[in-house]
Amino acid sequence: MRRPRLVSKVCEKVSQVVEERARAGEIVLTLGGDHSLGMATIGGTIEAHPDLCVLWIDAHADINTPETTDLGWLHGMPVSFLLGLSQMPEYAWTKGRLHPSRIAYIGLRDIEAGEKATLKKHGIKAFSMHHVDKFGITKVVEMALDAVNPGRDRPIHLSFDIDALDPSIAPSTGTPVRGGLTFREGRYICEAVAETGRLVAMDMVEVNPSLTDPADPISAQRTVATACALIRSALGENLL
Ligand SMILES: NC(=[NH2+])NCCC[C@H](N)C(=O)O
Ligand SMILES: [Mn+2]
Repeated sequence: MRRPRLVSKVCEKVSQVVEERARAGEIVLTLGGDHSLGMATIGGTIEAHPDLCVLWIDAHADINTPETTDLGWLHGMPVSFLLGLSQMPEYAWTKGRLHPSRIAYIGLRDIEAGEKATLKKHGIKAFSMHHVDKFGITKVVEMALDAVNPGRDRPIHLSFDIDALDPSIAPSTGTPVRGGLTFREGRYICEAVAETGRLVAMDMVEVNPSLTDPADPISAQRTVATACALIRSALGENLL
């Protein structure tokens, strides 16, 4: 495991602040930073909104446990902590409150064998890029919401990893994977969530402007501009 104590300390603090702001009735926006933050933000939001559901938009499932991880990076594990599948003394503060039926993924295309088994075992709704190609983004978002929020009455936490998008649109990120969502598909997800009127929290993570491609000097700017557009859409900006 890489830097487990530091990540735990940061996440525990972030979690407390998110919980406080969510309890005050605010929409909580967290900018990251790596996706280990998801255990903090969702862990905090669910304390304030126990009937919370989560849309996790990502190229990766981030559901490794300390036992299944190859490289030990904690940004590949937050969902396992949220579901209570990972336990470590440093992470005793994570309460594992999220039920597997309350999270759905969109955008997956780089999943390890152990993660696949975990998704299957817990019956977690996951829409890969194959599903986006097959059904179109409109249908995929509808199916994801039908799974976790059938009455559209539950508060929604949108955890958006910028690497869900194709690296041509969002190159400045640590673990890019080709074959991702288009800009419009990413934005459509955010618009559809805004339309429900149930957004209570959003994460925009894995935006790393220090990863600039020397052959593409505005790659960082492009990534940041994309992230900002997604956030504006989720918060209700309309095209018309
Ligand atoms: N949030 C992310 N970018 N996660 C990437 C995870 C990559 C890989 N599956 C791992 O566990 O290390
Ligand atoms: Mn992620």
